[in-house]
Amino acid sequence: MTDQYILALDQGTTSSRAVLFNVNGKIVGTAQREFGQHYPEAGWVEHDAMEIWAGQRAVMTEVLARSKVKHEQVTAIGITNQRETTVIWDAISGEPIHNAIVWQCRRTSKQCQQLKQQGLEEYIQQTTGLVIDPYFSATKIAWLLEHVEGARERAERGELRFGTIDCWLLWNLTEGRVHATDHTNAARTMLYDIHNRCWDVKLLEALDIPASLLPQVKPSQSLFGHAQLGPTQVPIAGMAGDQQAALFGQQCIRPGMAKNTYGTGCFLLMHTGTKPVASTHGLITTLACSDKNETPYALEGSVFMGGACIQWLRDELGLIRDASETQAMAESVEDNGGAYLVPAFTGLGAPYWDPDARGALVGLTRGCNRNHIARAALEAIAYQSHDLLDAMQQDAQMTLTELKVDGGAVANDFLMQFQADISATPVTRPSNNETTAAGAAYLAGLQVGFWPNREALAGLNPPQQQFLPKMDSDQQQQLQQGWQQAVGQCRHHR
Ligand SMILES: Nc1ncnc2c1ncn2[C@@H]1O[C@H](COP(=O)(O)OP(=O)(O)O)[C@@H](O)[C@H]1O
Ligand SMILES: O=P(O)(O)OC[C@H](O)CO
Repeated sequence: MTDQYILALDQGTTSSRAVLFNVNGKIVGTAQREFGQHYPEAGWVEHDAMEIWAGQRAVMTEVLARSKVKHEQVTAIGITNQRETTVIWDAISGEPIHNAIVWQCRRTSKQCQQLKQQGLEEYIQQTTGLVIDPYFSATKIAWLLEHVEGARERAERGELRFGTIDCWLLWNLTEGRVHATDHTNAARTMLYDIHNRCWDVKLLEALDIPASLLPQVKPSQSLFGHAQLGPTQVPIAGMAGDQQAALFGQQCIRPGMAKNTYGTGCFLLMHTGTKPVASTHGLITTLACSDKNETPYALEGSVFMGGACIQWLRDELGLIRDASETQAMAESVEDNGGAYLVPAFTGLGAPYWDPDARGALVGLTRGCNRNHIARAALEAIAYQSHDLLDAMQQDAQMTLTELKVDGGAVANDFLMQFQADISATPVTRPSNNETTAAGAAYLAGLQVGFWPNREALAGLNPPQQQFLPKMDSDQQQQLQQGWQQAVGQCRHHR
């Protein structure tokens, strides 16, 4: 196995990447390409699905060439993807009927309102584990069928196919045009019954979506098809949405294990075992990576403005030139000086769900300077993550013994230490931050026997550093109170 590799295709919101892993779980090559973001109207976000496919194919070729790895040295491919983003295409020509509607797109708020008026809120939560929101694929599909000329008739004649990005890539990678997705991606459509593991007929009827559009749903770790790499047929043996792939890549495979990804936003997921946990604190219930024996559940919460707070300091306030400067700035002051930033720029998500809240910087005194503001921005990322962690621990009725972390902003030691302090939980940063790609690689590698079993994965990505809580509980409570007060000041503004 020493000269064999697993190729992970990581198709994210802003770029397509290809990452090669060896049997020791080490990365031997990466290639990355950004693609266009389209904003046809305020609050609308689209991607060109053809550009995504072309970019993904290009990075796949590039990583092999750069690493001098031959096609036949690729044992298997794993795919991981931005979730919920919706593509509909023609089953014969493979042409998308419209740009992909991206998970961030808010165009279907009205359709969501209608679903609520139809009294479907509770049913949707119980069946799909989700809250009604434009974030998920269902209303995006309905929008495309309603607004693209001829789409409804073509869908009813069985001529169209729907897929999230994993499914779209799989279709294009396989000669036989395999139309399939995995449990984790299906769970994000708001059409999938996560308990009985089937598409939900009542929801398809409520949204007028023909079942012929939908892909077959398989375990995340399974044989999906074969990709033609040069003369070689390579098995595509794992697929999962990126946040669940990161959960798996972080080896959170037992109940109570959790990871938080600190990117533009933050995504916190906790494995809750084979019994679903319904949230009473505004979190969602979703499926974690599955295999033929087990389909585990996870609780999930997301923070809209994570690393984006730091981009705001850079791009809107002009306070910094580079995100990495914030660490020294935050460390240069003794405390936050009473300042709290609540980055409710687009409202507040879980556990508050207040779309009308607006951002605020509160508690300023004459002594506050740019360092206090940078510190308040970093602390805000941790407070928001803590709110989710707190909700999760209450929902799951368990106390976390460790939070595993990944994503671009975990480079910031101040943020990591503050997270450990404010959440009174050890925070573990792995040596390899590419946990999403690793998750997809692990799924594919396990399926084809590249790694014999999950135990063999245990030492592949050891911790690089652990941040232990050091703050005393009085200070922790005082700071949390300050944050809660600041949040209260931001609610319900129009
Ligand atoms: N040293 C740092 N300190 C704080 N934030 C950082 C640092 N480095 C990167 N970031 C933030 O992390 C985000 C990028 O992380 P990444 O995982 O690449 O995000 P995404 O996958 O969402 O594009 C940016 O929002 C950036 O502001
Ligand atoms: O592509 P990312 O890393 O921004 O992740 C996006 C999420 O999957 C959306 O649910």
